[in-house]
Amino acid sequence: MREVTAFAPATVANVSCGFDILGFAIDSLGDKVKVKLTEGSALKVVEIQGDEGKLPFESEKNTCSVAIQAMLDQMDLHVGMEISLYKGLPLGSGMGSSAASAAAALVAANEVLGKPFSKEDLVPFAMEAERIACGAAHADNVAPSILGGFVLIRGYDPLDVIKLPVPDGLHCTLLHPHLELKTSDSRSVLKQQISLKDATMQSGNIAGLIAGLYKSDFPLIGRSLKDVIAEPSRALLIPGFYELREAIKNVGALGSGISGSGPTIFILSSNESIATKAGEVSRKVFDEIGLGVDVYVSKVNVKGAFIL
Ligand SMILES: Nc1ncnc2c1ncn2[C@@H]1O[C@H](COP(=O)(O)OP(=O)(O)OP(=O)(O)O)[C@@H](O)[C@H]1O
Ligand SMILES: N[C@@H](CCO)C(=O)O
Repeated sequence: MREVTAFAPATVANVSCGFDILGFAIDSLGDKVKVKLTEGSALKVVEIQGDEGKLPFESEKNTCSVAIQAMLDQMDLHVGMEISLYKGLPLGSGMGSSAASAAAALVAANEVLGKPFSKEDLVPFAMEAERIACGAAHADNVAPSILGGFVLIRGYDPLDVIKLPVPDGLHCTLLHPHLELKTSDSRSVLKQQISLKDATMQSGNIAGLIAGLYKSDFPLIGRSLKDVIAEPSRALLIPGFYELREAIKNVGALGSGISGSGPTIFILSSNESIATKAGEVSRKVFDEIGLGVDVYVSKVNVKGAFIL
């Protein structure tokens, strides 16, 4: 029976002002999933590596099998598959860990079935996995993990996903503090209503960020990285968040924000040298507060998930 392995990258969701509607993919970090067609009609998660034994093997709980089942349901197809997951992302990190598993699983399963779907068509199936893992079927991790680059979710009903341009030179620094923050918990602290003033400000910044991407206008991108919806509540859960924001101003970074639901912080810069310096000054902030941190510097991954 055919066997295929796929890789899907880490992602930064929200991108500050784009709560639930913007995300981009990161180079090199991600999950791998192997899918093997078998006899029968059951989906079985047979192997999980890199999760310290924390993730479920139950097919109704693992985002790999939940996503593939959503695809098979759409096809009204009953086939057996063995699924092996190789986690390359920390759990509850803000780097789209659950999304990367679902994205890699779908790309591999789509391949073994003869590619009945386009990559864009796989996004809704991955959203069903996010519903299970995060309590919400948001697309701002799974869409960029599958498609690559910067992605706007213009609408959810019906789903309307738009790929955005990536300015040459744009780099991302990720700071993953050594603490876990589950997406479901991080969503639970969000206010459910915002003022007209905040809605106006958020709309302007989303439009400004997207315009900055199209114009390759780095100062415009930088001044648009402001979030009045999620950051005010979630930054309180991330030690060093505001100290880091001040520290990176001295190295010329464009701006910072919470990656997804956190605790990872992302910093955007116009070149690799600044992104690296931003990582260095950020590490000092965490050293001063006594919190371990992993630092990653990456270009934006424009390829998305792919077959290995
Ligand atoms: N393959 C998987 N199957 C089931 N649950 C998973 C899988 N991978 C991660 N999770 C769980 O999903 C939940 C949401 O986590 P996730 O790790 O995606 O948050 P995250 O990395 O902070 O991402 P983000 O905040 O960007 O969505 C966590 O409890 C995590 O352990
Ligand atoms: N938009 C989601 C992203 C989670 O990665 C949230 O902020 O909860």
